[in-house]
Amino acid sequence: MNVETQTQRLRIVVKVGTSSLTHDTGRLNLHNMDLLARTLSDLEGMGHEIVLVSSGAIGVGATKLGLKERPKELRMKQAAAAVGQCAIMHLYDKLFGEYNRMVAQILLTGEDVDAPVRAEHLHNTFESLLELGVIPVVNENDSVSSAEIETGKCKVLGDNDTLSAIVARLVGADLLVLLSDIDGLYDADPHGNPDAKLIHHVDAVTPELRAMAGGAGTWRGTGGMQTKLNAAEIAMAAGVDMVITNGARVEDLYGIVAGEDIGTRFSAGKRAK
Ligand SMILES: Nc1ncnc2c1ncn2[C@@H]1O[C@H](COP(=O)(O)OP(=O)(O)O)[C@@H](O)[C@H]1O
Ligand SMILES: N[C@@H](CCC(=O)OP(=O)(O)O)C(=O)O
Repeated sequence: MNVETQTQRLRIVVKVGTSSLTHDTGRLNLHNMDLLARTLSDLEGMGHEIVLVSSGAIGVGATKLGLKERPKELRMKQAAAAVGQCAIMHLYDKLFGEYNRMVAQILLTGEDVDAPVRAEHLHNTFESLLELGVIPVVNENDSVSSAEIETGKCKVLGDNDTLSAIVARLVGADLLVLLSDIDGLYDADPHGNPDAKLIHHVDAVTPELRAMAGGAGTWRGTGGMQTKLNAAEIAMAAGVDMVITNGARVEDLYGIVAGEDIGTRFSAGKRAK
């Protein structure tokens, strides 16, 4: 039996944050995006099924519009997201196309995953796309759903760490990988604590672990480690392993998929899927 036939084929959700998709200037990090498209296309070629959850709409839109900073006003955020989402998908379509892969855009609101009928349609759409060999690219429908955040009318997503875990649960993924601007979860935020140590394995999200997790590291990030722990809880409860790793080393995805000790792995253990 050759290596190819021995390899377990996994359904993998990969989430990439704004800080991995852009430079500090706010402009798209073309090198990283190309590497991401190439690596995910290759993993798909190895027989894995891939769903990409991509942030970046607001940040990229704000830069494209020439705004001096990330907008604070809701309507400007929503306008920026509408511009940025379009730019990001255009580039993904182009980059994945170079590697002979097709992408599809799925934009979600809280209502879409909460309402059973909508969730079922969504599930069927994901299944069909994966069956067709298409790589779905998911983001929150920021131009619509930020309104929910203000009115509080329905369950809010608000950050893509949580969204990616909900998507992983919805598609019955085997693995969720969060590509961040840092190597994983440390016992304190390394930006203020140079002696902080990387935690390699987590079996349960405890209050002690929560106390170690701080907020976002840069103006481009949302949520920091707090939202990643929320995601871990959702993923683990659904029987999905989750890994946090550095988006600057996209090729580490090969090792993570092979079960190597990279980043921080949250093991779902025996919890049934
Ligand atoms: N305990 C911790 N371990 C690692 N990073 C932490 C911790 N607490 C807070 N952080 C911050 O979380 C940031 C990563 O999250 P975030 O800013 O949302 O970026 P991204 O969207 O790229 O994941 C890190 O840059 C770091 O400053
Ligand atoms: N949906 C938003 C991103 C929300 C978010 O969680 O951002 P990030 O911390 O960069 O993953 C956007 O596309 O700008």
